[in-house]
Amino acid sequence: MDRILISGGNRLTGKVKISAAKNSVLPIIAASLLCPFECKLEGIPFLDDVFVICDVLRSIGSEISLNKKSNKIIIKSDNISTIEPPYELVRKMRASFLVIGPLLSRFGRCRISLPGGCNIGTRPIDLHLKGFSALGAEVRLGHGYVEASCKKLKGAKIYLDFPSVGATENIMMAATLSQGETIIENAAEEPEVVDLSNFLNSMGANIIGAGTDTIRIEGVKELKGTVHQVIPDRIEAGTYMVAAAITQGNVVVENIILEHIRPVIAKLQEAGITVIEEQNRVKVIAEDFPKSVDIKTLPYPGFPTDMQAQFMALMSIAKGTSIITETVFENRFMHVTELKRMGANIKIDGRSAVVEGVPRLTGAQVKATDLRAGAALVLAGLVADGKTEISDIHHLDRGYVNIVEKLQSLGADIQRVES
Ligand SMILES: CC(=O)N[C@H]1[C@@H](OP(=O)(O)OP(=O)(O)OC[C@H]2O[C@@H](n3ccc(=O)[nH]c3=O)[C@H](O)[C@@H]2O)O[C@H](CO)[C@@H](O)[C@@H]1O
Ligand SMILES: C=C(OP(=O)(O)O)C(=O)O
Repeated sequence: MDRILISGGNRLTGKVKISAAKNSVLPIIAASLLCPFECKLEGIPFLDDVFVICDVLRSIGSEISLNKKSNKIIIKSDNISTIEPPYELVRKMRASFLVIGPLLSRFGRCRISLPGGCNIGTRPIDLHLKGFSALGAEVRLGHGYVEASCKKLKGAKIYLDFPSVGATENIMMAATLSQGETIIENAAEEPEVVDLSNFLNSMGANIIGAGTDTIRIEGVKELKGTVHQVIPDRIEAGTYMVAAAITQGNVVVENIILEHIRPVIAKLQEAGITVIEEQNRVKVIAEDFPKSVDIKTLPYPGFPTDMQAQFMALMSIAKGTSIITETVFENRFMHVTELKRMGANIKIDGRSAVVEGVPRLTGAQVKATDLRAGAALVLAGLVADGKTEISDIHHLDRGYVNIVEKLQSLGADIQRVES
């Protein structure tokens, strides 16, 4: 298992270019199953999760070519041989469950293993299934599988009890080839939902309202192939912004959509960090320790849960006490124990963590328990005294393109060692 070694203390300076969004590219690759024609995706981040979703599609008959030099993927699904992706692949990644909407919509059937929970929460899929049932599908659960089938999906009004990103995306994809109009109320408003809607519309779907809490989908008979450029990853961007802040650095974060990172910019500014906005980049300059700020994670446009762990690393060296409240996932504080091993002073009180800033963190052997927990430990390691060794870094490979090389280019003393 590979590890990351960091010698903390270097001030980060320079420029870093953000890759395309993992959480956009995964549903978009799944959505390409909605038509038998070629879909070309540009600016693809070649991450482990992307390889997994490609393997899921290949396992049911899609042809996929990846061009790592030009960051492009071409997908053609004209020869789907089964509507049952294998358990061994699906269980590797929760986002695999996003193929059910497109397969149900195009072929009238899909059988897929239940995704199960993960380190950050139980993550049920009841809202996805309620949506499919409302569209007229018969949904059966048994032996660890979900099987959904229908003659033809019919448009319906669907109210989501919580604005789930995955449920909004799965239902939106299922509704594109249905009969009549579907309205999703209390829909997720995340930028990745908008990117998916843009992709589907460029295939010939008729979707309006993505990015608001009400999405209307008028079903169409068929979809065509398309070319699409995936949006930049706002969470990767936020992570490098915190890297600049935590090391009292001066970093230009390039290839971003400012609108998508407003909550992160606002909280950094509140913490006393200078953030200079330019057209598609931000300059983050920190000359002192941050001030403590309180954080509450919320669905977009609130503060993203996927940035909570990284902000906790920043707050662990802040001046004062910060209260970080996680409202989206019920178990997303696994990084606390590891940050405490590095000298952070954090207490968990229900859904909140009380973080009392300390003047310095100390390098230690720690373990990445999930993707963003891993990112938080890298950030803590960048500022800690001495050496930090992070194990279980396969989590980081799910979501950060070349994180070690990008941080090295900013002056960090970081390396990946194979063992
Ligand atoms: C691949 C991807 O895009 N992942 C993102 C997506 O995950 P994902 O789509 O899984 O997250 P959801 O928005 O669905 O989950 C949010 C909350 O809703 C609950 N819920 C969800 C569905 C359901 O049927 N029932 C239910 O109760 C979940 O348990 C969780 O507590 O959005 C999350 C919230 O912004 C992010 O942290 C993830 O990075
Ligand atoms: C939780 C995340 O991803 P996933 O939903 O794929 O587990 C994440 O990107 O932080």
